Amino acid sequence: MARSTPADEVPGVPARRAALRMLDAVLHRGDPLDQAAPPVLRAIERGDDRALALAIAQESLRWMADLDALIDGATKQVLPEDAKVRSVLRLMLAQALRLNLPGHAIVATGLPLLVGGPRRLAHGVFSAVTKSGAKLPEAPTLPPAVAARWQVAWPERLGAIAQGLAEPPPLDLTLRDPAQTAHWAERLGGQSLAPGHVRLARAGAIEALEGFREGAWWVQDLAASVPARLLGEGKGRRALDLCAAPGGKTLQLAAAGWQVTALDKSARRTERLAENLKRSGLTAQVVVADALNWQPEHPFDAILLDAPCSATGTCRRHPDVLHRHANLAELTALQSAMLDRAATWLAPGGTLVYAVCSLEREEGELQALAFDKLTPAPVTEAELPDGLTPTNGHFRSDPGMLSAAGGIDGFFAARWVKG
Ligand SMILES: C[S@@+](CC[C@H](N)C(=O)[O-])C[C@H]1O[C@@H](n2cnc3c(N)ncnc32)[C@H](O)[C@@H]1O
Repeated sequence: MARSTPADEVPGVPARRAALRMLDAVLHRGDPLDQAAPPVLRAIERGDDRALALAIAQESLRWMADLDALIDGATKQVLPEDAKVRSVLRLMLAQALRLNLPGHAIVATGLPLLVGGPRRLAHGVFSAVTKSGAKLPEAPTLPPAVAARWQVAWPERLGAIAQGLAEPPPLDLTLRDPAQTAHWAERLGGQSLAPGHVRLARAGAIEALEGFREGAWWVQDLAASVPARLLGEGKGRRALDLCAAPGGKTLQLAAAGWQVTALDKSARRTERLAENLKRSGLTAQVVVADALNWQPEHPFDAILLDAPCSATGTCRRHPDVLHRHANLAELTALQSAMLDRAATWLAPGGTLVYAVCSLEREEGELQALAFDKLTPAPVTEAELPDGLTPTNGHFRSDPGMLSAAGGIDGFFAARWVKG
């Protein structure tokens, strides 16, 4: 339902108000931006205004520590962390310093968000920062809690990871038919970094791209396409995609000839999985169930466990993950319980791949180290996209890798076989 806006409202204010609501939902309610955005954006009529609102929220979250430093440098008294004026200033400065929008438009659309509030203060701080010629650093400063964790986990990669976060990522597509890679790379004007992969520099409306309607491809970061690649061709054998929705990996497995059972606990997310299957013309048996109490009717030749995790590896496209507080102890307990159950569902000779889109070693490397129910089957360089190499027999990527080609999400995958 469209939210009514005052008839005399300055054009552009609804997009900024939406950005403010999204920021509030992420920072003060702990919601994922993916969840907060759709209801807020539905109220905005024009597609370009919706895209602008999202970009403002994302850039504010990506550069928040640096925007806050500029705000604090221009105020006599430190504004409370949860003050509305601080959030409005974050949005205004993100528009000036990241989206290069003109100052007068930013002021005209930003100050109405503070009706009855400290508008003069906001105007003064915004003018002081922009007139001083202040710039953002080359790479975003990570929020202190994240920086402290990754300094321990990735002491040598931290600078590259932060640099990899500086820009929103390009758009990666996975093709239904990898034999058509050169064809689709040319048709869409993209670059391919692996068979069945095409990277586009700028997205625009995804639905308008050639091949979307007939399901010739689906959106999937290059890193996220690796775990299913590690299972190879299915040749009609049975695969279980455990934690499958919204289904990027289900589509890959079905396209690679696996007879797929796709299980997920979320009915809402499995609806999207079913839509994605329909669009691509691929098939899978879709099961809505909790992996912790479901029992299969038969063993599987392959299981892909794409476990729920902190999702910190997706921070380039989802900078909100940097500001939410994942309960790592709870998540790692869930992941290892799922791994243990999955191991019992494999047929002899079957393969298990465990994957997480996380930069937390507890969810990746340490989880694999602790798992001893199956025999490790090391990942080889030939199985990975060009420019990536296995680490201790596992696949590990981070946002600082493949930087010349546009980067890659942080991901971890390990593989075992049942002897
Ligand atoms: C990382 S996402 C999966 C992404 C998906 N594999 C893809 O490629 O599109 C993790 C999924 O785990 C599901 N999940 C979380 N807890 C679960 C449980 N106990 N049983 C089954 N699915 C669960 C969530 O609903 C979510 O869809």
